[in-house]
Amino acid sequence: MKVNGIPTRTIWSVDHGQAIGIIDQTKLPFEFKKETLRDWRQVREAIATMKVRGAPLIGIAAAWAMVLAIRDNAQDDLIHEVRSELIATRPTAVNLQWAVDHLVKKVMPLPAKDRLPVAYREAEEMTQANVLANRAIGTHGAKIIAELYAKKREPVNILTHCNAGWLATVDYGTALSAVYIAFEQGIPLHVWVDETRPREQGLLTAWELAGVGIPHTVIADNAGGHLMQHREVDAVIVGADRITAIGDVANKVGTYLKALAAKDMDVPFYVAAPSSTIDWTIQDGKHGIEIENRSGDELRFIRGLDKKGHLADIRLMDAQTNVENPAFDVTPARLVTGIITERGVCAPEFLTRLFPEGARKHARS
Ligand SMILES: CSC[C@@H](O)[C@@H](O)C(=O)COP(=O)(O)O
Repeated sequence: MKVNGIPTRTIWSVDHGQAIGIIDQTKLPFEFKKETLRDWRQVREAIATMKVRGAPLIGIAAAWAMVLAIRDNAQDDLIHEVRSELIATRPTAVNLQWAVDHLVKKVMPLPAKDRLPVAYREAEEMTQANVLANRAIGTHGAKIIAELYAKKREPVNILTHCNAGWLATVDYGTALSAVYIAFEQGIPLHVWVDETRPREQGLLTAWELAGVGIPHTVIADNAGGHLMQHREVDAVIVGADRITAIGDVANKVGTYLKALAAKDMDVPFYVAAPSSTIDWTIQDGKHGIEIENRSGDELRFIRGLDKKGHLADIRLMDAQTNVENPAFDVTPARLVTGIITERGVCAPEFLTRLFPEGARKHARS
């Protein structure tokens, strides 16, 4: 994708895999700053501190971290150690584990001296494949938006939570890919953007949508139910960090509440994600998916601009106040209308039909 002629890429290889380039998303939407990471530990840090974020993007970033680690030391024990350290950074998004394991599986059978070029090639391929998958997700999702428009003949109101746009992937995004492609096709639409406390990923969504001129409105996280009751939402489309074999969905905390309200009001609730987000080894999301608990400081402070226009963390409560900060929640499959993947859209119970190879993995697990 391009915005004002500039490619919307979130990650790129520098000097043929000697380093990787990223956008520091902790500074957005206020400052657009690129950064070059030259060592796998810097990439691990960028994932942990959410300079790069979004399930598909952290998977690809972790794959590039493996390339940098193998460049420095391609021995078995080092590869296993780096693998574990990377996976531990963000435990809910399965794309991270998927990407690292895919790469490790390809290089381990080779002698250490031959591992680097293969690791590099695999990371490149996964990066390109993510772009193609997201574009395909967008094409399938745009059909849903087109159908809503055909019924309504007025701008379609989509509600989204968190940021599942190009910033959360290599390009295009997942939920927002559908919005971008529908908009490209000339379908009139408007997006309700959940603010997404505590890290305000909704502001990234608003920034992305503003970049291409898509009408949107930021709302407090608690406003969605009210808007649905008053028929102001035609569909909810969100991304996912992990989907189980039966279609339970882990996504940014607050997603479950939106799904409950959507069910009550008969608003279709869609989840857009590439197949690398499906964890075929798990059925029950509520018990099987580890939910990342992040630092309480994410609640105690809020980031914004101070009166002088400098980026600052403003304290909202003192250090003694008890806080709990689960970063994700699980929406049960029964609340999900459809899952939009690169292969098409299906009801959660038909995921295994859309991905027979996943069904085989599920049977073996
Ligand atoms: C295409 S991104 C889908 C999800 O990863 C997204 O909705 C989300 O929950 C991101 O969480 P984050 O904590 O910002 O990495």
